[in-house]
Amino acid sequence: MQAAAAKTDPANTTGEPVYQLRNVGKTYARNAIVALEGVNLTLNKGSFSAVIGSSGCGKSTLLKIMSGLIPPSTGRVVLQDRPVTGPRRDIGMMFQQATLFPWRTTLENIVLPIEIRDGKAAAKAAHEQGRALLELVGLKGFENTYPSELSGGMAQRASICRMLITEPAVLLLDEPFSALDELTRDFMNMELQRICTTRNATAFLVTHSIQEAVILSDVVYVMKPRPGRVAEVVTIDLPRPRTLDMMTTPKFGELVEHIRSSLDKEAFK
Ligand SMILES: Nc1ncnc2c1ncn2[C@@H]1O[C@H](COP(=O)(O)OP(=O)(O)OP(=O)(O)O)[C@@H](O)[C@H]1O
Repeated sequence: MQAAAAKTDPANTTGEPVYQLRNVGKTYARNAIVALEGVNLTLNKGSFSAVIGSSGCGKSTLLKIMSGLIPPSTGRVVLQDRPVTGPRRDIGMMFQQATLFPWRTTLENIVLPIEIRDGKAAAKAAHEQGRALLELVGLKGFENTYPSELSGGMAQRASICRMLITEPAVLLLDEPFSALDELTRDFMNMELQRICTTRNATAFLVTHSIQEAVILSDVVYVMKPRPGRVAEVVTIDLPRPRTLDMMTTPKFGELVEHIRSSLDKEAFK
């Protein structure tokens, strides 16, 4: 079996380290819950990683710490050689819902992070870049469309553009396609892979789907609760580019089963 299980933090591709978490822990003072304990991980340039685990194992807490929204209680988070101490321009985030402003066109939504950061003139100057991104995600011709006229998948494509417009060093993805139907979700995952490959993006995905984690990732972090921790690191050595028909191969099945049984062990404890 190719799933390499390790308690330690592996190098997940040959790229150089971009993002490092060392011994990160989080205890919520209000209820003394140890949401995270001793998390170590390294994201290398151009790698795709996913974290999977049961409800309450600390995935959201981990993502909030990585994005600088909340501080860790212990440990260090370093992105591009600088400690993460708050929200940062070089961190891109994407959520389950597209959260586009209904009164702004698609293009105006995409350049919004630039407008907030650098003002209206800078946002206008970024229109060309926004158009190029829309083309990258297959939304050419939808620049002046309003969000209400976009399908769920199209709206998420637009939010990918909004995330990419500031050229972040790392993409933090919080179940970005879980609100979409299964067919669209599969398709969007392949699109996400294409976009990440084109831009050599470093991505970190939170998901509840083992299949999604395996088909997209170089490394899957399996988390377990009480206290929330990384219990296993599974290297996914399926060839790239990944295709949806790989999901029917024995190797894919083995990797999914391996992760499922690792999660089940905890569930039935
Ligand atoms: N703001 C908070 N204050 C106190 N406890 C919290 C807070 N946020 C999360 N927790 C607790 O920390 C633990 C981890 O929660 P977290 O939301 O990170 O888990 P999760 O893996 O993202 O769950 P889910 O998959 O259900 O979203 C849980 O026990 C939760 O009750």
